[in-house]
Amino acid sequence: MKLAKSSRFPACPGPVVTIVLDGVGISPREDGDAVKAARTPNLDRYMASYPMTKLLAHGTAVGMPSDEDMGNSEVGHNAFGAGRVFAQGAKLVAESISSGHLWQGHAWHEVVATAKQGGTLHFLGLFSDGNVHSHIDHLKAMIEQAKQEGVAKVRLHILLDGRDVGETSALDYVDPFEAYLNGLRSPEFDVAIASGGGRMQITMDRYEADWSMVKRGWDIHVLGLGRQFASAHEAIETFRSEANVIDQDLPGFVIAKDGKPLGTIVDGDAVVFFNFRGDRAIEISRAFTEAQFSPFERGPLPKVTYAGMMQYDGDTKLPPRFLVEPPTIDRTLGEYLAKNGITQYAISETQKFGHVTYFWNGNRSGKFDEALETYVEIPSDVVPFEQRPWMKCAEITDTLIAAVRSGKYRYLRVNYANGDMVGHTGNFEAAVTAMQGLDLQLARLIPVILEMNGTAIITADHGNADEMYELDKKGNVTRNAEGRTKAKTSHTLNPVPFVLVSGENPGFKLRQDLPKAGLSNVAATILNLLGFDAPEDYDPSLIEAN
Ligand SMILES: O=C(O)[C@H](O)COP(=O)(O)O
Ligand SMILES: [Mn+2]
Ligand SMILES: [Mn+2]
Repeated sequence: MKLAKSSRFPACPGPVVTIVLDGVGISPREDGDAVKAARTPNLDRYMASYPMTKLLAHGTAVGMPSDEDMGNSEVGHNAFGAGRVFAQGAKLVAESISSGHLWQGHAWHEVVATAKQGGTLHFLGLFSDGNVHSHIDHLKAMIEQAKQEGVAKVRLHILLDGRDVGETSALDYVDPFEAYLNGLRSPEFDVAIASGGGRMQITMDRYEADWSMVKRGWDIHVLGLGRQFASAHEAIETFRSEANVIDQDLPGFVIAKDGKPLGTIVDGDAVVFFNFRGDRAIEISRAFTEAQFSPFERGPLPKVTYAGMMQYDGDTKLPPRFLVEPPTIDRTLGEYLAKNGITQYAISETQKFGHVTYFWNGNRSGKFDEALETYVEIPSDVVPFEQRPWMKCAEITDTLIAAVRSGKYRYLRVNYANGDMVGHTGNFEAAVTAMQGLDLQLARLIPVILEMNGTAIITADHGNADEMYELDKKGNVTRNAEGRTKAKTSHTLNPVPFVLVSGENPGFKLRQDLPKAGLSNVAATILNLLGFDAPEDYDPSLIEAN
């Protein structure tokens, strides 16, 4: 994995720093764009006075099945880190189902065999067609296959979305799904929703930001401990009438009949966690599979056959049993740099820490070289982010500035969570504040990078804060009965900025002949800035020598 010194690009004399503004895209429209509405004089100045282009950050450009699919942090950071586009989980699972490959694997056989020995087959995961963590069609295909293979009892534990899809769309999924289950049910096939709750309340925590979410999920799904309802529909309507929260924040619920939960998880059962994306799947998978486990009190661990849709962590091999092979993201930028003696530094706050480490390195939680790599996590607040839209951007910047000044690192990367995490709340004013807080940090950080003779790349992994209003099919802003705009909480399909901030006469310019450039073109660019030629099969660099 030796990198060749470039004959065209001299190594940047100072550090090269990639700044990922998570969820900050470039929208073609004005209304609902918190990025444009925010007063960001610094970002505006960098965009206007340094070489800038736009990068594709969604759809096939990042390995998603189609160009209707928005980008997300996983595919975006995978593309940054790998310098190439790999078919991603969403696509691999869909292909594995349509080819029938999934049903031929060991994992599926073991799951079905367990259920046919008298256990219940449980499916747990994010219940929408967002295609970021999961897709409801994958769930349906598995239920139908289980029925066909003679499984007698299936229970569903549904995590309501409202984050990758419309903020109050839960019933648009639940109601037709109940009708679908009615069509499948027979004397030989007993299938029902057993539990659920909003994805930001239960089960889907990430990067150990808040284990109490996973504990709440465990109690609901496994132990059947929680407020009881006759149906998911009733639970959703009741919670909505009691509190003004969007789907992702709905509390957990247990479906029960005569006071008895319909589907607790017990010895001899099989459990499939049907999300393909790993960040929010790791903690619950650990809870189901680790014999020694300290994050919360599980009670006696039920002996179940547990399978993930994919293997979520290539380093820890979690979970050991999985239905679809994850993409083999190899020879990443981080690995090349480590093998060529280049020092690296990665920093973010908890909510995005794994994005610049685990996702960046091709879904591996470890380092390539302990001695050459420093990873820093600034603990995130555990509050609704519309209440603290500045999040930890100032603290991250304090620490990063010290790292840049130390001169110890040749290559640094940072993710600022604000545009994305606040964008997901659907709160327009908070997203504007988030962007303004971020802008202040750029004004602190960039001058230090330039002072150290370094180069900064300002970019993003996908859009989010750039579209805060839900649009109808014709592209018009949707309004509720009182005439208020409806919030859009999900990512966007918009491109993202790529700004190259360096000192005078850097010796290179942006190429003009890459109209379809995307996030995967950034890695080769970074290697060139560090004075190396990129590996042959990396997507082309965005710069050329003067
Ligand atoms: O997990 C989430 O918060 C959303 O589904 C996607 O957001 P991210 O891809 O930016 O993490
Ligand atoms: Mn992101
Ligand atoms: Mn996001």
